[in-house]
Amino acid sequence: MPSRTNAAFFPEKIDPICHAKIDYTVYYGTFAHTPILGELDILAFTAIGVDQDGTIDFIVPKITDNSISNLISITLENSTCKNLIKEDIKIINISDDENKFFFPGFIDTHIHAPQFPNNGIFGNSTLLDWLEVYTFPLESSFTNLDFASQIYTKVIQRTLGYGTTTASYYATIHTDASNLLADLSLKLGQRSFVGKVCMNQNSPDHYIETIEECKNSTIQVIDHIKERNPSGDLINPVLTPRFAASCTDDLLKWLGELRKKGDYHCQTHLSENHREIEWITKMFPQYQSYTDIYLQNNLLSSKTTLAHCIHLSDDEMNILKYTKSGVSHCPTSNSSITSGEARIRWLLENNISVSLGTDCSGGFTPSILEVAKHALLVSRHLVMKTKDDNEKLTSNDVFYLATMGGAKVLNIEDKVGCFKKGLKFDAQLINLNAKDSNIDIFEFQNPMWNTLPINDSKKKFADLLDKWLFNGDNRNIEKVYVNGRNVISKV
Ligand SMILES: Nc1nc2[nH]cnc2c(=O)[nH]1
Ligand SMILES: [Zn+2]
Repeated sequence: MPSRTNAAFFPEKIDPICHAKIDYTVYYGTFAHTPILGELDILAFTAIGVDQDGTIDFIVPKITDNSISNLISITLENSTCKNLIKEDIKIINISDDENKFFFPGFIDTHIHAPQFPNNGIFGNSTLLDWLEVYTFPLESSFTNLDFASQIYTKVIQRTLGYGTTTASYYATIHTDASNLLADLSLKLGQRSFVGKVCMNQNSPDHYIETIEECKNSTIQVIDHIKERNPSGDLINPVLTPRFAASCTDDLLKWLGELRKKGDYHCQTHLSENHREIEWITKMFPQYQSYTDIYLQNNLLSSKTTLAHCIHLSDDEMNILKYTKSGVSHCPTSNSSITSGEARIRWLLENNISVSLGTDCSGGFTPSILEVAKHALLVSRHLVMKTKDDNEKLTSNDVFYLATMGGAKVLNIEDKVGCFKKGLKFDAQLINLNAKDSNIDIFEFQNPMWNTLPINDSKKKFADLLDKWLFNGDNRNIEKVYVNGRNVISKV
């Protein structure tokens, strides 16, 4: 198939779904979120007003009169929009169904978009042979833009359908295909960080760049993304040295200088696999540790995401702490390609920001809900070894990692992660009783919002959230919103 240039995909300026104005919308019903690690906050009988830019304009809880006229007068009283009139207000009331609620959109802080066709295909491999056998051959085919368009469209639609409203993507080394991933994300309305992968050593001959090629393609992709979305309200570039092994010292140094100059986001892999660590520390003997390679090259900051971080020493953990670098915990991948069990409680107790990553296709699932479940289970495997119960992650911990934790790691907690005035409305409408739902809820388990004391209902509802975590899936997602815009609608 002939490969086309990116311009051929969007000959005229694309009209991204995110840019048209939306209705001023008031959502009324139950909202659940975890703004603080380990703490579930349930907002019942609550109205959230979302303005025409998708920003949460007000939150009013405890409204028992849910008539349209009452919700409209509450909106007019609480809205900060000057010229709002009642005719412009759209009301979405989900309170009639006690199994429906809004939850913040999931944030996947580490996903390889081009590896998507390989989800589930990893055999008995471990990291270094997995890269050679499965990964590099697939990624190298992204010179073909028709192929790239097909895969990238699917990745975005699929992850949005699983409630991922923000994704931090690794693309490939190819400029055009990386630009295309950014364009498609903008077009389909997913908030994203798009990283053109940098690799100028230890890579196959047909899938490698020279340092000059890498510098040029990195700048071209940054420029493209900035040109497409100058405000950065939906897509942003992210510097992406694949991992230390793929980059020469010169390239890492150049990337670090660029990062500082442009205050860019950065993402890479760190301390994933014992053989990888041994190989890299031998390759870079002038550094104290794997983490020190990134530190000395100015790649670590509060806008840096480090995937895996499984086998860190105390000194390395302290480097993350003092540089405020964030961690993407990828338990599905770490189990599948047998990399190990990251010590998440230890990182959290040292004030390191932690989030979740699917790491497709090291991980086999595009669902952050499933990764959250795996994070909880892997923490219990750790306890079976260490006998330290404190390592256990609770469901509220993993809900936090899946939402607010992701926002913190990506440095966008002023935009998304929970329901708060001034943040963007990035949310999922969950229906625990959706058609074909895998969750069985019996009458006595309903929260009975209208009959029980509120705290009893909240307790029952918290149990239902656990059922969602362990038995739910994308069939329970009815709608997904990014920047207040409805990007997925199943009903
Ligand atoms: N999990 C994972 N680890 C890596 N280390 C270097 N490249 C990769 C990759 O594609 N996936
Ligand atoms: Zn990865």
